[in-house]
Amino acid sequence: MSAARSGPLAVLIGPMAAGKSTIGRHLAELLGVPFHDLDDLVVTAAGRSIPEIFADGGEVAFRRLEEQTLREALAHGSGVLSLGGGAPMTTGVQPLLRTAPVVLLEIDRATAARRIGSGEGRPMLDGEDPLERWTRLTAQRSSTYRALARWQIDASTESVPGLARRIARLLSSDIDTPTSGKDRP
Ligand SMILES: Nc1ncnc2c1ncn2[C@@H]1O[C@H](COP(=O)(O)OP(=O)(O)OP(=O)(O)O)[C@@H](O)[C@H]1O
Ligand SMILES: O=C(O)C1=C[C@@H](O)[C@@H](O)[C@H](O)C1
Ligand SMILES: [Mg+2]
Repeated sequence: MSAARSGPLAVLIGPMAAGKSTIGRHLAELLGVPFHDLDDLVVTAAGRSIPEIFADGGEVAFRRLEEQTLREALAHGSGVLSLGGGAPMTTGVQPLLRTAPVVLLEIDRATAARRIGSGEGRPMLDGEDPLERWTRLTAQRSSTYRALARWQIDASTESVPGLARRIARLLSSDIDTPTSGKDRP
């Protein structure tokens, strides 16, 4: 693989429960590179769980910490980095992602329904109808996700190993031919 690009080889984004963490870990294993999950990095930095961070300082405190942690991970990290669902929506984050190898994982509502359950552990889904909240948030975020993504993948039906292999192929074609891939908006 080329050593020309610094920072992560792949940055996975997408709605909650799309498989960013699971597929990201698998992809990193496949490529033999480190894996980092932004939510885990934030929890380690804060010394508190995500629900605790939200309970103490609200979404504003979480987003501030998330942006700061992401800046460090993009500047000093390597391998595969999976983001939380809301990270790309922070204004200060978007310019950082424009030059990164961003892979968007998308799922449909039926797949989300099977995966999110009661929404426990996901403060953005707190309330009476977590699936309705997931649907609304995903609709609000989709155009930003797509504008930032170099590749867009339907992650609803294929297996985790199959998706990891597909992403690995996309990355290697991009590394071999750096000018290929989706044009940026
Ligand atoms: N392709 C897949 N096939 C079957 N199950 C999957 C697939 N991808 C993910 N899952 C399952 O869906 C659930 C959510 O996956 P995961 O936690 O990786 O999503 P995420 O995008 O990281 O979510 P979050 O935004 O909450 O961090 C997990 O239980 C995972 O095992
Ligand atoms: O979609 C979101 O806004 C979030 C997704 C999770 O991964 C966590 O980053 C947090 O619960 C917020
Ligand atoms: Mg995750």
